[in-house]
Amino acid sequence: DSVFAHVVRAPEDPILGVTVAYNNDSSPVKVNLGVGAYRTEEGKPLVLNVVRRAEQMLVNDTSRVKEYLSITGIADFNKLSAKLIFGADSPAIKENRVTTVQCLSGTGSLRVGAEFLARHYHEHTIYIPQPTWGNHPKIFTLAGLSVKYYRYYDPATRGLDFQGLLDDLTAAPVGAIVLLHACAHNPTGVDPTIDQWEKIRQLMRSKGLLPFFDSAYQGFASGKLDADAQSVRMFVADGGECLAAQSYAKNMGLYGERVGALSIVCKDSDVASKVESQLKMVIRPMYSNPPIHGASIVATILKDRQMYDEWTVELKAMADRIISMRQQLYAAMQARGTPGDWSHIIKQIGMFTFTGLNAEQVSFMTSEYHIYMTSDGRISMAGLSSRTVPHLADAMHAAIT
Ligand SMILES: Cc1[nH+]cc(COP(=O)(O)O)c(CN[C@@H](CCC(=O)O)C(=O)O)c1O
Repeated sequence: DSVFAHVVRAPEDPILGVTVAYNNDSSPVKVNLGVGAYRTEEGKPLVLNVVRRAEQMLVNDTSRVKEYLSITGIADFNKLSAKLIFGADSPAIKENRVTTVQCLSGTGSLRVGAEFLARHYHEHTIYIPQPTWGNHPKIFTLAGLSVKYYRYYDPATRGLDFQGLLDDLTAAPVGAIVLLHACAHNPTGVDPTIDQWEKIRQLMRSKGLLPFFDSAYQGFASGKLDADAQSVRMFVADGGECLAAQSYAKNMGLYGERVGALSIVCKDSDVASKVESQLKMVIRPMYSNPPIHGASIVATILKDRQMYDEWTVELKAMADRIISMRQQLYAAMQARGTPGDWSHIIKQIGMFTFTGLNAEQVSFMTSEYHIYMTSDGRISMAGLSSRTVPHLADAMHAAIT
């Protein structure tokens, strides 16, 4: 019999598996609030107009070829990605202290960064928030880092456990790596205030903790690209070193193109160039070099002022629709008089509402109302429309009462 006969069936992914279950449900009232992917008011995926325009330009440019990219990807894309997150006037960019490599979306950027740290950074402990995106612990563990958690969410206030966060980072070993969601924390939708970020920065710098930013939602939290990068820019402004993983999956709607970038901000340009040479040694045996199409779209948009402006308008429209879903869901809960305080629905930011519903209530909503969401009670607001809000509110009301 097969040499793989011993292989046991793995469980579905807690997030991507929700879509599998949704697709298998034939109910006409089913709603998919699982995967953090934008949907229009009509419940359809969205390809931004500016993306279509960029693709048309690429197709029409017959001089373009399909040659291998370099290991680090499209140089234009890397420079423009660094500018997007660190700011056009970033001192680190001006002093040539940043190395940026094109990676396979946010996940790939995190993995390449983690593999690099496991090989070249002395401290292998990484502190990640409790809770965090479900894939984080697996990415870092498989890269050879040892994962610990820092307190982040306070179920009682449905807000930030700021003191717990400070206490846990204070107790961390000197030099430990700390994963920070740049904005729009997944799954809680709770972000530190600017003042709290400053206190986190001071504490981390005083202990030599190494910041590793995960920026998967720049522009989705506030609808403004610069505002959503403020946490990252505070750390870079102090002259210290950090890593930043970027994804264009959500803010440019390039989910399946797998477009992202890893940047490492170093003390000086000589170190940055040596770091880049070692990043190439991580990437080459992993996937050799990145895909050309998605990054070409991003570079086309970011380098053209008018297309960049058009992108910001479409991005704001997506962020605004999500905010309007928050307001409609909150109003629907109020209208039903559902017991409890539901104001976190409008206070939380980014794509997700961390409802506070438990796994049992979630499974009730799935079986009785065909609502598909992750078992931790997170719902992707982008999966809602004015048409489906009442159905979700009915399901939540029934689950609570
Ligand atoms: C915080 C965070 N970081 C990185 C990523 C990676 O995204 P990508 O650029 O596609 O590799 C995601 C996507 N997480 C949403 C999408 C589905 C997934 O889990 O993946 C989600 O949590 O639904 C994040 O939420």
